[in-house]
Amino acid sequence: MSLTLDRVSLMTASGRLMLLEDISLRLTWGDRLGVVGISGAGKSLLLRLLNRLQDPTAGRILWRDRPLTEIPSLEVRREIVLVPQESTLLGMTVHEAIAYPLTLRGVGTAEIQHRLDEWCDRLKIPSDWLPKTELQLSLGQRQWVAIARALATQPQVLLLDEPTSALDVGRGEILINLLNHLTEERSLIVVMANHQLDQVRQFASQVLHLQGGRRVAYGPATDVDWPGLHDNFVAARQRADENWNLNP
Ligand SMILES: Nc1ncnc2c1ncn2[C@@H]1O[C@H](COP(=O)(O)OP(=O)(O)OP(=O)(O)O)[C@@H](O)[C@H]1O
Repeated sequence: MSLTLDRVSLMTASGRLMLLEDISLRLTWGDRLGVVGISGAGKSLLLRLLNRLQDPTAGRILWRDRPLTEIPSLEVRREIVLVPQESTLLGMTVHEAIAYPLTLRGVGTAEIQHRLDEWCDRLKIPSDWLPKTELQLSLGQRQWVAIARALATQPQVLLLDEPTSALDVGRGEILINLLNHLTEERSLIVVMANHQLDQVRQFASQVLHLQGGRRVAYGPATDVDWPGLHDNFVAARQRADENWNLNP
């Protein structure tokens, strides 16, 4: 069982700009891929391709040895679940938001309650959040509920786009520990885009470093030169800021 990117590229609709270029990688059960790169590197676009919100303009993505483009999008999204950077509860309460995707999947009432209890417990979601709507939650709390909603669907691949960006350090640690535990406990692949290198270091079994849509490095996390990567980020951010100042 694997998720494979085979020389995947993505161009803008005009065909003028290459957004992702020639990305290859292979993930199997238990893998935890950290996708790193400065802002604009292509991390979110990569997650969108994996969730079939967009299709590559060149190359192939294979899920369980089938081209993703040949699997109906709804089927893909039942197995490969994306938690976007800014999640919404679509006007529902926390309770409804977690239960709704399960109802759509035909999960029975007792099982829905069981999963709600399980994920609220594992993610330490207090019961007084359950009747609240997103207007009564902070950005970080909303992000947290979106993660619970995704996990309750029992995905086979979980795609997280900057899941800890609005969370305090404690919640970030709970999430990383939980993900590490889950990938060992059940058949799960996790792909997480994250700016925060210290968190990626605690989480990832593999690391993909993107810069300007290109793969700078990809391999086991144990091979990563973390201080070197940090310095690379600082330099890349400085170059991006200088460009920004020259071309405001
Ligand atoms: N539909 C589009 N048309 C043209 N350019 C796009 C499109 N979508 C994204 N881009 C550009 O592609 C680049 C990569 O965007 P992406 O959102 O994947 O970056 P990112 O690494 O996730 O950044 P961040 O960390 O800020 O979320 C950016 O320069 C963005 O402006």
